[in-house]
Amino acid sequence: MLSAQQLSQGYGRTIVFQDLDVEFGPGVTALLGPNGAGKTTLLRTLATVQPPREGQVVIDGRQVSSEAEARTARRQIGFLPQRFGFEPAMRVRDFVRYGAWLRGLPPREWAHASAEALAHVGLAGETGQKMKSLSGGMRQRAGIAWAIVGRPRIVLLDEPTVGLDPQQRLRFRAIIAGLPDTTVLLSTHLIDDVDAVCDRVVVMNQGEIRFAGATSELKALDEPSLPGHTPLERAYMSLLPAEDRDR
Ligand SMILES: Nc1ncnc2c1ncn2[C@@H]1O[C@H](COP(=O)(O)OP(=O)(O)OP(=O)(O)O)[C@@H](O)[C@H]1O
Repeated sequence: MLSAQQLSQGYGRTIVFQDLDVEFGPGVTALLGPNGAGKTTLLRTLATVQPPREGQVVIDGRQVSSEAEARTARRQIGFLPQRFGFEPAMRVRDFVRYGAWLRGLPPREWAHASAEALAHVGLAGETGQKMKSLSGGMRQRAGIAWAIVGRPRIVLLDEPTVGLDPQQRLRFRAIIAGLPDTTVLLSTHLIDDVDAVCDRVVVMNQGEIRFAGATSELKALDEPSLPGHTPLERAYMSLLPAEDRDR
C-alpha cells in the first residue's frame, strides 16, 4: 500500500498541492487531470525523487522521512518519468541492467531480472540492439522494462502512452495488466486507457483530489449534457470546474 499523508509540494512560491491524502493499493490506478493539475509532481514525490515540503509518503505503513529511508523505499519502486534519458549507443539489455543496478539488485540477479523484464514487454528479441535503433513504441516498452526490472511492488508511470500508436497502446495495456500483485499508478490524459486497463481512478485538478474510486463508480457520474463521447469522458468533465474543462 502506497499513500500520501498530509503531503505538500511546490516549486519556489508555487504551491502545487497542500495537505494531500490519498492511497493506492494493488491493481492499476489512473491519475487523471488537466495540464498543470500536479500529476507529475505527485508521481515524483511518491517516487521519492522530490522530497515533500511537508507530510509523508508511506509505504506499507512505513514513513519515508529521511534520505536513508528513501533509498530503501526506492528498491520497491519503479518510476518511469515522462521523458526518460538514455545513452543512445547503449544496448537495450544494458539499459535495463542499469535500472537493476539503480534499484540496488545484487549483480548476480541483473542478467536474469533484465531478461525477464524484457520478455514481459515483448523485447526478448531486441536485447542486443542499441537504444537509438528502437522505434518510439519499442523505446517506451524498454522504459517500462527498466521500471519493472526486479519486480518492484510499486510501479509509477508518467504519461506512458503519449505518442504511441493504437497498436502499441494495446500492447501497453496487456503489459500493465500482466503485473500481478503490483501497485501500478499511471498518469494519463487518455480516458480510453482508463476504461481499458484501470481498476481505479484518481482525478486531480489544481492540486486537489476531486475523485478517488473504482472506474465503474466514476462512470456512474456520467452527465449526458456535458461534452464528451463516452460516459467516462463526461463523468470526468463533471468533476472539473467549467473553466478547466478545455485544458
Ligand atoms: N520545475 C518546475 N518549476 C516550477 N514550477 C513547476 C515545475 N514543474 C511543474 N511546475 C508547476 O507545477 C504545477 C503542476 O505541474 P505538473 O507538471 O505536476 O502538472 P501535470 O498535471 O503533470 O501537468 P501535465 O499534464 O501538463 O504534465 C504547474 O503549475 C506547473 O507549472
